[in-house]
Amino acid sequence: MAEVKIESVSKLFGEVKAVDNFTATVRDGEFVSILGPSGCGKTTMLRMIAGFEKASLGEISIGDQLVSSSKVKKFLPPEKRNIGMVFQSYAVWPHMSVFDNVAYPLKIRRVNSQEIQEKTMKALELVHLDQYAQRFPNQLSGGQQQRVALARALVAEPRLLLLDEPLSNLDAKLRESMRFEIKELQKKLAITVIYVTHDQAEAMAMSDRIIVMHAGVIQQVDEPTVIYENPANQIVADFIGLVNFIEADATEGRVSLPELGMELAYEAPFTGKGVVAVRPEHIQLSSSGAGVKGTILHRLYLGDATDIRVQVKDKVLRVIDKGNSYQKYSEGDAVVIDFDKLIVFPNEKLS
Ligand SMILES: Nc1ncnc2c1ncn2[C@@H]1O[C@H](COP(=O)(O)OP(=O)(O)OP(=O)(O)O)[C@@H](O)[C@H]1O
Repeated sequence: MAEVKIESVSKLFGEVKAVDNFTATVRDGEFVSILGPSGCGKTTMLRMIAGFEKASLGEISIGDQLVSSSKVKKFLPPEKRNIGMVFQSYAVWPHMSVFDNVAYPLKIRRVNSQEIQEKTMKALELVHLDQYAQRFPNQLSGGQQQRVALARALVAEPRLLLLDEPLSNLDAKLRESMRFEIKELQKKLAITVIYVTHDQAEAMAMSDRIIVMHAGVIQQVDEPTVIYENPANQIVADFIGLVNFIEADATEGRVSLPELGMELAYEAPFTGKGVVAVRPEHIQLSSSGAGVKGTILHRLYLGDATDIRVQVKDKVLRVIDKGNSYQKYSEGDAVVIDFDKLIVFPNEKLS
């Protein structure tokens, strides 16, 4: 178990700044996800923690040990960092039995054979594969193969577990059940985990905290509920969950939305032009009453909710309604809209 301290870390690949001034601390025993779109630098950051990539600038410490520093020119190779890793591809060796796959990290450390036997079986029990020890990977399902990779990452009792999209090759159902398994395992072992994903549902479900990245730069570090309810900026609001963006003009105590012909009492943290973000589940529809009027364009039945597009002047808003909207409204019906909750951001450039 260990705390991971990352201070002002940057990584340049020629002209490309893959990671730009990344600073974060992952606490001992914490499960932290690095979340962001493809190419935002998540894997590069993880590979620098593991030691497969050297940081151009900055420092990384694991526990009390400085493992990488551009200042004092220190760089500890991966095998000296005592880290377990699981990647996207299962990376289990097809010519080795499940037992030998999991035992491998102990064998290269020249651990004695009795200890290898005990520790390997213990790791296989942890991932519920002890009865499969003598099978070969091609006799296992995708989920079981990924559990072999997990057991192999844990067998040497690492102080830190790094996971890079470990579930992305699995089908949706298996992915969900593996989320629980990984989380349970992490709690049981009280191990520090850094988990890289572009899947927000995965990050939300498993993490104590999420680091949201965009174009190499950290946008927000917070608990999942805070990231969803109070995104730090437009980029985070857009990436996490669904959102309607509406042009806004903030004055003291009021926000006007010219695109909708709407004005709201709202104390924005700035005055001037900005953008209002409203989640689809925070828009209420009613068939009558005072307020801004719209027309139902489309509605899709989702079983537990209805996904609706409402035309308001020239703008189309997305609404997710958990009530009986599908029966209540038809396409072309007039509705009145209201917002339960909104966030106002100052104008910023979205890249
Ligand atoms: N070895 C390399 N040489 C040059 N550029 C690289 C190298 N590795 C990564 N990059 C670039 O650095 C940026 C970040 O890549 P990285 O793989 O870290 O992103 P990511 O967020 O993990 O994306 P994905 O989810 O697609 O894996 C990208 O622009 C990528 O093209």
